Formats: sequence, structure tokens, C-alpha cells
Amino acid sequence: MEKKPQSSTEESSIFDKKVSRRNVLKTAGAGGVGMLIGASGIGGLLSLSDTTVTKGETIKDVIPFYGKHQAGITTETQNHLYFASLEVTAGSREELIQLFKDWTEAAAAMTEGKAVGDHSGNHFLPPKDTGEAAGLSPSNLTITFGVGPELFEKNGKDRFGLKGKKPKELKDLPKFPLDSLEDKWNGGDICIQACADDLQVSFHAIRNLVRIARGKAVIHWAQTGFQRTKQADSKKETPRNLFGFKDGTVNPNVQKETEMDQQVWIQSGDGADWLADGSYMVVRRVQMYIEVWDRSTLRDQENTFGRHRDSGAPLGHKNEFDKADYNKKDENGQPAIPTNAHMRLAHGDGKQQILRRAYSYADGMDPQTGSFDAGLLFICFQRNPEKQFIPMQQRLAKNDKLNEYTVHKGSAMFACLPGTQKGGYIGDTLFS
Ligand SMILES: C=CC1=C(C)c2cc3[nH]c(cc4nc(cc5[nH]c(cc1n2)c(C)c5CCC(=O)O)C(CCC(=O)O)=C4C)c(C)c3C=C
Ligand SMILES: [Fe+2]
Repeated sequence: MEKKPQSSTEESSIFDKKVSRRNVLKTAGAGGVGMLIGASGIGGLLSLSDTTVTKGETIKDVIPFYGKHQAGITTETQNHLYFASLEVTAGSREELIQLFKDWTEAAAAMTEGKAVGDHSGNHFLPPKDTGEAAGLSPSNLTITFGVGPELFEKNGKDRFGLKGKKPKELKDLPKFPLDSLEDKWNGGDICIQACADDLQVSFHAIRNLVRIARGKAVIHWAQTGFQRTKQADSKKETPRNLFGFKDGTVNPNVQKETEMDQQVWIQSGDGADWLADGSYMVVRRVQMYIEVWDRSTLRDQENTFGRHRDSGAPLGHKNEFDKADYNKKDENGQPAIPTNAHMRLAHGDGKQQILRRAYSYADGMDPQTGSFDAGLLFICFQRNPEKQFIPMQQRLAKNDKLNEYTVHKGSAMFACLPGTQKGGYIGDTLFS
């Protein structure tokens, strides 16, 4: 559950005063703009331009969809996640291109709080938008698209004429010691990450994008995720994971463009120029044995992460954001932060960094064990997984004390596409 970045390019809500879909409806009723409702129906009602009917009022909670980078990477984490991994069934490159064009249009509309497609009002046709987000605020919805290795080549087949564009970094992750991966949580041709401050808004986004993809792509696996809501934590402190620890304290600073260029954004000259301004996303579905954890002592728990539970401070330190001193000894002359502590191993020599943007999940019961199926959908972004996530996970998989309490069940890597401008479409540099 990684925290709080805010990128100056993407994140500033473009308007200052809130006009939710509901407010527009109210205003329409009060201000006598019923004609508008009759003329353009829900689709029209929800369009940004229609906010002019409420002069002076503007919309909040909108994160722009268009831009140099896709939103949902350096964006401050929203309360909820709906993540979907899809398999492409389209028969041709043209169909695939059309899919990305349709998705772009729909995603741009939904992030502005608009419905998908025009409201036809035709009683003999299914409505274009499924409707469950009508009346809801845009809720800072971001929709982020990524492509997996098999979109470029599957079983030696160049399915969409993309083989020559495959970046060498985009491949299945190596099998790490202790991995217990299941096909049902692995891989995918395309991923869509929908984050919002309302789960119904996230779900609506994925549902409508999957609906648009009918005949061209199907869901392979999906996962919801959550963290404490901003309403529950108005101070917006670092969220706690399901083991009760602050999670997301040490993360690259998304406000610093140079840091993002070094660690997160793929640069032209890195190998695949069409992917410049995109980022590699690694996803791991990590089940956490919360019942086992709950029976372990506070000292064991703190030694596992190398941090104090209450304050989030590194062991031997006072405050959450104190710089960890890995040479510090405890009263017995032992390292204050144990050599197998998660944060110590993840940190390494500090040269590799990743931008973590994970969410907790809770999916009922694990039928095999009768315990909770709960954990972390670990998501991170980086410029080069071979230099960043992979060596880090190799260290963790070998020695991390956290491995006593977790198991990696799912794994995937996607290349998150560069952003696009109005008139373009997500993926345009891949297909041009
Ligand atoms: C390979 C990358 C990582 C995986 C997989 C991972 C899983 C994982 N982590 C936690 C909880 C915490 N992680 C913390 C720090 C931390 N974790 C990683 C990487 C992976 N974690 C990094 C790079 C760091 C920062 C290291 C540093 O330089 O200090 C912490 C400490 C607080 C914090 O900084 O966020 C916690 C807590 C869980 C529960 C988990 C899988 C279930
Ligand atoms: Fe971690």
C-alpha cells in the first residue's frame, strides 16, 4: 500500500469546485435545464461541457486522462483499485487498433465523469453505458493500460505484426525461490488498472471497457484492492497493510521529475523508443497468512519488517521518516535492523529503487486452508525491471523473514504505454 505521490503534471484537479454527476442533475432540476436532459440524456448530462449550465461551478475529483504519461502511475493513490488482466482474442491488427481507439475514447469520458457513448434512448437497444456510475462523482478515476509480452509474440507466432517492437525487458519474470504461482493469477496480454476513490466507479470503468472489448478480448484474471479511505484518515498518513504496518514510507519522490525520469519513466534511447514516457509495471499477488501473523509476538513482527509498528520508524529510531541507520547496534550488540528484515533486504545498497503503488485485497476464504485469502496486490513501476524489481525480489525471495508469513501466488509484467494527447489514442506509438 504505497502512498501519496502527487505529480504536478497530472494530478492537479483541473477544476476547483465540485459538480458531481448528482449536482449537475440537481442543478438541472432547479435551474430549469430540463430541456438539456431531454435532448442529450444521461450521456450529455454528464459531459464536462454541460457544466457550463452551472456557470461558475466546476468539477473536482477529475484527473486528466490525456497527457505525456498515463495517469495512475505517479498519481496519489486512490482509495480503491480494480485491476484486470485480459487475453486478446481479436483476429487482426486492425481490430486491435480499433479496440485501443475505442478504449481511449471511453476511458477519457469516464475519467471526466461522463457516461460511455451517447445516450440513444432507444428502448429496443441495450444502453451503451451500463449505468451504475450515473450520479457519482468522477472520484479521481484513473485508467492505466499496459501490454504484456505475449501480445508481441505467443508460441513463436507474431500475432499482430508487433514482434519487431517487443522490448527486451518485457518478458515473464524469472521463477523466484518460494514462488507458488497459479496460472489463474498469472500474466495477460493487456492489463487495465482502474483506481478511484469509489469502488463502484472503478468497477464501472473496467466493466464498460471489457464490454467494449467483446469479441476482441476477455478477462483472464481480475483483482479488487483497497486501502484506508481518505475519509477515514483525513491526515492522509501512510496507509497500513493487513499486518498493521505503515506501508509506503520509502518511495521515490514523484514530485521530482528528474527522479521519475531516472527511476520510473522509460527514456528514448533505452531500447524501445515507442515506449518512451511509459513504464514497466510488475504485479505480484501476494497472499498474507494473517492468522499466523496474529499469533506472532510484536517483537517478531517488528523484526520482520525492521520497523516499529506504531510509529513506523526504522528499528532503533524514533520517527517514521528517519533515515535508517543500518550500522546501528541494539543493546546486545546485534544489528538493530536484523539482517533478514524485509526493509533492509529490499533496500540493499539503495541503488535500486521502484515506485510502489500496491493495494490490500481480501477475497473471502482460501478453500484449501480455511483461512482468509487476503494479502497485497503488489504493484510497482520502474524504468528497467532487470535492474530494479528483479534483483530486489531475488534478495527478498532468498532471505526475507517476511517469507514466513507470505506466499506469491500471481505474477505479471506489463509495459504501461506512454500517455496520449486528445486526437491520439493509447498505444498509437506502438502501432505507428
Ligand atoms: C520486490 C519488491 C517488493 C515486494 C514484493 C514487497 C512485498 C511486500 N512488502 C510489504 C511491506 C513493506 N514493505 C516495506 C518496504 C519496502 N518494500 C519494498 C519492496 C518490496 N516489497 C521496498 C523497495 C521497500 C522500501 C525499502 C527501503 O529502501 O526502505 C515496508 C516498510 C515501510 C515502507 O517503506 O514502505 C513494509 C511494511 C508487504 C506486506 C509485502 C508483501 C505482502
Ligand atoms: Fe515491501
